[in-house]
Parts: sequence; C-alpha cells; structure tokens
Amino acid sequence: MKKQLLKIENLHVKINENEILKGLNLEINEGEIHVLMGTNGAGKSTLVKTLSAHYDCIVTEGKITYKNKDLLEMDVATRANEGIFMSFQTPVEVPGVNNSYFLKTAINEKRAYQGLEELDAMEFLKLTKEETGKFNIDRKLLQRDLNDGFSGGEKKRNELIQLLMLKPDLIMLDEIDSGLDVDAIKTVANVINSMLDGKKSILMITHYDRLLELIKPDFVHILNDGKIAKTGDYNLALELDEKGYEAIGIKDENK
Ligand SMILES: Nc1ncnc2c1ncn2[C@@H]1O[C@H](COP(=O)(O)OP(=O)(O)OP(=O)(O)O)[C@@H](O)[C@H]1O
Repeated sequence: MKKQLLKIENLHVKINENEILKGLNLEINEGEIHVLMGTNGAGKSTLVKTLSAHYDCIVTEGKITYKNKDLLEMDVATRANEGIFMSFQTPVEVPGVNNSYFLKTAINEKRAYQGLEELDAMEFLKLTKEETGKFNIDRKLLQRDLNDGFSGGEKKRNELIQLLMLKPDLIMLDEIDSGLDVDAIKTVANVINSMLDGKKSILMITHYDRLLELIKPDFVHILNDGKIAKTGDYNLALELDEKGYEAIGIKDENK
C-alpha cells in the first residue's frame, strides 16, 4: 500500500481578506506526481505558497498533514528542513547574496537538522559538479548573486540546481516550464524524472501539456472556485488542451 505524504482537508485560505481557497481537499502519496491546472487566478499558486508558509496566505480553516505531522504547526525553516521545496513562478533576485553561498547554507542547515555533518567547500563543489554534470547544467550561475540579473530561463535552471542539491521529499514547481526553450523543457523533465525514487512526490502547476508528455503524471487536478473541481489522469490535460475549460465543465471566473 502506498504511504501518504501529504493530506489537505477542507483548506480555506485568505489573501488580503479575500477568500481564495474555499474547502480544498487533496491527498498525495509517496512517489506520486500530481499536476494542478486551472484558469488564471484560480488559486494554484496560493495553494503551493500556503504549503511553503508564505506570509501572504492566511489559513482560516482546515488541516494539513505532512509526514503524519501537522504542517500548519511548522514554521518556514522547519518545512524546508522536513523536505518541502518550492520553485516559485518568479524567483526573487537577491543582489549581494552569492548563489553558491546561499545554496551551501541551505544544504548545511538541512544537514544539521538531520544530525549530519556540514559539507565543507570542497565537498560542496564536488557534489555540485556531480549533480549538475548529469544534466549538463551550467554551473557558472553559482558564482553570481542569487537570481540577480538572471534571465527567465536561467532562474528556472537555478531552481533545478537547488532541487538536485537539496533532494526534497515534496517538490512543488510553479510553472517551471513557462518561458523555457525546448531543450530546457527536456532538461526539466529529465531532472524531475531522475528525482523519482518511489518516495519523493511532486506537485506541479502548469498551463500546458508539453512537459506532461515527458513526465507522465499520475493525477491531473483542476482547481476552480477554490476547490479541486475535477481529477483525472494525463488524458484530462490533453482534453483540456484540445477543448478549453468551459467545454469540460469548468467555469472561467475571468470571463
Ligand atoms: N498578494 C496578493 N494580494 C492580493 N491578491 C492576491 C495576492 N496574491 C494573489 N492574489 C489573488 O489571489 C487569486 C489567486 O491567485 P493565484 O496566484 O493563486 O492564481 P493562479 O491560479 O496561480 O493563477 P495563474 O495561473 O494566473 O498563475 C487571484 O485573484 C490573485 O489576484
């Protein structure tokens, strides 16, 4: 039997006094790939931001269980140390903070949490070479400041480096495929597929089926009116791509 990683029950979330999530339920088992689709503004990012403890998102009702613990009791650092990773739609630029230093610190914080020894500079370098080398990802980004002046695609590649190095258990990707060239989409798919070890789970937001063709999701969910309105498999994404939201019974709230 599959082991549960995340269970969201009756989740209500407000941003700036507006209720965005209105009783959402979702369960993710270890090793599963879940895709979240939905019209613009439906609340997809709000869900993953809530799971990452983003300060904008205020939980007013509901329960979230992660690794059999109450996720809402965990602060942002604990969530990261417990293996929750989020790749943002638009990663923030942090001038003055060296990318390599940032990543090494994040890895060592997680290692300390797990009772492991810190990686020194040489070990960190060796690990970076190994991990990025598998996918031909340019390491020069590590020498620059975090996302500072990175192109859209470079920001996404940097998220992949973080993913490979941090090896999280719950990988949340918010439109990691948007704005990427075809080769970069393949790299994203290869990295995602390489992370799948039967235990790590993925919750990814996308508007297109291009990446889904390469990663074969287990479930595709459509978020509408603050809840999961429909769940299917990869074929649901194909149907959506072909027919649009209204034809599959989902009201576009932007219209
Ligand atoms: N900081 C904020 N202040 C005010 N409203 C916000 C804020 N963040 C999000 N919202 C609103 O919450 C709603 C849900 O936004 P969210 O980003 O979760 O949608 P989404 O489904 O990810 O959309 P998209 O597909 O366009 O990325 C939108 O109406 C948005 O305007």
